[in-house]
Amino acid sequence: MSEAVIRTVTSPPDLLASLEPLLREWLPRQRWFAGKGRPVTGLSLVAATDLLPADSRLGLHHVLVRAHQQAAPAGAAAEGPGDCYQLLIGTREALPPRLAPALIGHVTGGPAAGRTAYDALYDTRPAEVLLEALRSGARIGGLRFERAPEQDIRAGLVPRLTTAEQSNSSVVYGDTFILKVLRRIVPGVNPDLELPLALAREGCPRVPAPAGWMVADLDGRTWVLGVLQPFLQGATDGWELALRELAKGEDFAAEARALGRATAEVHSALARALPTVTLGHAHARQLAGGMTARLEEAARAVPLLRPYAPALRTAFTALAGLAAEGRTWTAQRVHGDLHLGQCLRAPDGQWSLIDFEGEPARSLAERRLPQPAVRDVAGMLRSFDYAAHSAGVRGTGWTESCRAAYCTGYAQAGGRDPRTDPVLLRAYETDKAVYEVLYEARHRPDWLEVPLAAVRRLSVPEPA
Ligand SMILES: Nc1ncnc2c1ncn2[C@@H]1O[C@H](COP(=O)(O)OP(=O)(O)O)[C@@H](O)[C@H]1O
Ligand SMILES: O=P(O)(O)O[C@H]1O[C@H](CO)[C@@H](O[C@H]2O[C@H](CO)[C@@H](O)[C@H](O)[C@H]2O)[C@H](O)[C@H]1O
Repeated sequence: MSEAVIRTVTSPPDLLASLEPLLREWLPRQRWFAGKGRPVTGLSLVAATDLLPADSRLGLHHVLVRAHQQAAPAGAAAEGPGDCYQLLIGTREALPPRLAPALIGHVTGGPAAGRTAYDALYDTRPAEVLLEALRSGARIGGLRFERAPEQDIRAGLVPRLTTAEQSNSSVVYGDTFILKVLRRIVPGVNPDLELPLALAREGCPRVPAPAGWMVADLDGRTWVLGVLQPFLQGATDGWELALRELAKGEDFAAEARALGRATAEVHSALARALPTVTLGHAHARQLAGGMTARLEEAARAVPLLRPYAPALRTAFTALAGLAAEGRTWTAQRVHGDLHLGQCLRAPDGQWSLIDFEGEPARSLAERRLPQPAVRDVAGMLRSFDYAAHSAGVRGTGWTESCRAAYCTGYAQAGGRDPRTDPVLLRAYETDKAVYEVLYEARHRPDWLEVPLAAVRRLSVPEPA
């Protein structure tokens, strides 16, 4: 597509006003809507850019919109007055049946009256517009599309929206690239782009190197909107693979060991690429204090957690206690939300890690803090427990064998064996299980029992 087709036109405000009632109803129903459970009281426009000329048969509007909601419960993500979402809205005379799942609604007023509004990421032409903009390094209004200089992005790759249950939306282009379009966006350096770029500079092959990215420059701040990466064709994610092996009664220890090695390699590369710090007494006390505060917030929100809170708290006081005795820890940049679903195994058996966004509910500043690498290890250990629970094989030794193999692999590839620091590991596993209780209560109440079972186990003090 030529520059003449990508034009910088600000969407007319009356078009957006006419879309508002439709979006208010549609937005909270989306899987990626972060503010579930709190009614949307209004939307305000942050930015809007037309990606196709206003007179074309297909209207294509890039819209950043802020959702105002009833007061957030304690502990919910809050960055500014309301979460900001990225939307790609198409309008057509009528929707073909293949686009039925993308329907936003029928526009009754404004310049698009009589047309149908829909989520344009489901559609071929709009997805092609995004890839072309990335290929050509386009600037469209406040939107900036960048291509990594060494990356060759072929024209004409056929797009398809992925169907995975995601926090964002991803489009695969010809099985060659995958574009993650971030939905809830925040201003500032986003680890989902920052860390893969740093790892690529470091030559770490365990993470797909960004081929391009899109950002918005607004009010003197940069908002990362999307990242294009090579698509790992034929890859299976660790969660799917673990469940498959569990169903066949197969052992997963060899894969767990390989995953441990991959995690250690990524950690070493991150420690080389970005600053590390030593956590002394004050820092460690702060860390334990943060974990305790999250526990208290979660216990306020999920009554089922309350009876276990005092026992769980001891994991954090033990950590603070070690710090008081003069123990120090190295902190570095980490993945931040590592679990089996974030690990992809290519057909040649190599594991890659993806999705460096961190826990979506935490602020960007918090997600970018250096932390003990054990945090990611704890995430993976929790994930083995989730897999065993889902397959109904808890207590059979499967989880324990994966745990041991993963820690061994981690140590074999140069990481410090997590088992040599049981107090820190327990604190992080507890913190993660608490996070999961809150996550499941909000997003998947049917899964709540999985982290609650871990909470019960973690409430029983380990033999000294
Ligand atoms: N480079 C890739 N190659 C192949 N599949 C990928 C790649 N990156 C992501 N995916 C697939 O897309 C899904 C969602 O990606 P992810 O980055 O985890 O998005 P989200 O933050 O929205 O959860 C993954 O679970 C995986 O199946
Ligand atoms: O994949 P996301 O980055 O959106 O992470 C969130 O959702 C995950 C679930 O999809 C959630 O992970 C939890 O469930 C997994 C099984 O579905 C399990 O493997 C993980 O260990 C468990 O934490 C993750 O916590 C959440 O942030």
